Amino acid sequence: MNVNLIGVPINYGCDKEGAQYGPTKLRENNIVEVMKRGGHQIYDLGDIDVPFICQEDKYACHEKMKYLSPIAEINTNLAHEVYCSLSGKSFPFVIGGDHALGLGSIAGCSKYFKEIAVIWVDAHGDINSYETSPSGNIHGMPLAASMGIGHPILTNVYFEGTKVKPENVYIVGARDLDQGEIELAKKLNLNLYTIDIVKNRGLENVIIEIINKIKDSNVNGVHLSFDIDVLDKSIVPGTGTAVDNGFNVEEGKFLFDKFLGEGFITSMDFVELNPKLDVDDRTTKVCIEMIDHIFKTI
Ligand SMILES: NC(=[NH2+])NCCC[C@H](N)C(=O)O
Ligand SMILES: [Mn+2]
Ligand SMILES: [Mn+2]
Repeated sequence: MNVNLIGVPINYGCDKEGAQYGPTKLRENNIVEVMKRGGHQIYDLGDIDVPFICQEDKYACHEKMKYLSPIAEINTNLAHEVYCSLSGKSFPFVIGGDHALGLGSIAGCSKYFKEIAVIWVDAHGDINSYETSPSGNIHGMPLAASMGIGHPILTNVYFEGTKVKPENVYIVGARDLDQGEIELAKKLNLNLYTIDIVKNRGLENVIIEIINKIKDSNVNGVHLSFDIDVLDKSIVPGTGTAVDNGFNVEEGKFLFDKFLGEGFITSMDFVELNPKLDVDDRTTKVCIEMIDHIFKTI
């Protein structure tokens, strides 16, 4: 398979020092060589440009959203790179950076495919809008914006309108949802598989249900967005919003086995590594181990 590796060294979405070093850290740890072990042709397209913005200017564009304008700009460029990758028959593998980049990835996929599904594997829902966000951090909003909910500057990134229909969104592993997110999930009747549901019903059963639902829907592209904080806090100290009661490494790998083994995933994000918060590179090592597994499975 041809794979385009795309780095997005962004921390404006989480407003925490360190997440912007994710792509460099992964490259220093030979991500390209690791990806090649799966027998793929890897094209490292380098990093999307992230302009420097002063801390004092973070609310320049909107009083309730930090770095709105640069985040929209970066995501527009990312979206086009994802779209061009798909057009050139390459699998886009996007590394972060914080999860605000999900907006651009999804927009790029959405332009290429007639109809898409999104599998969002995360301790969080990332379905806030500026009205519900407790933090003003845009990495808590990309999935809502992709469904057409939120500020027009976000919902209209790359092209005007909704990128993915709510019925085609699957959230897996959530265990830290804000009040507004819980209400939105109910209102939209989202396919929300919280960690409690996963643990009650079993990871395999939940994954099989999602696969069947996707196969029964009329989508022709499936984007898998993986936020490493879905893993337990004890395994990933190097991420900005770690939450306990998460998956272990084996469960993470199992999830990739099932979804990637199905052969329907057409693009991926791998986000929220923060090397500055890491302890003895433990989180980087877990990331590399997961990425090794992904490309041996895909
Ligand atoms: N991609 C993430 N790690 N998102 C964390 C979001 C945390 C919180 N729900 C917020 O909106 O600020
Ligand atoms: Mn996230
Ligand atoms: Mn998260």
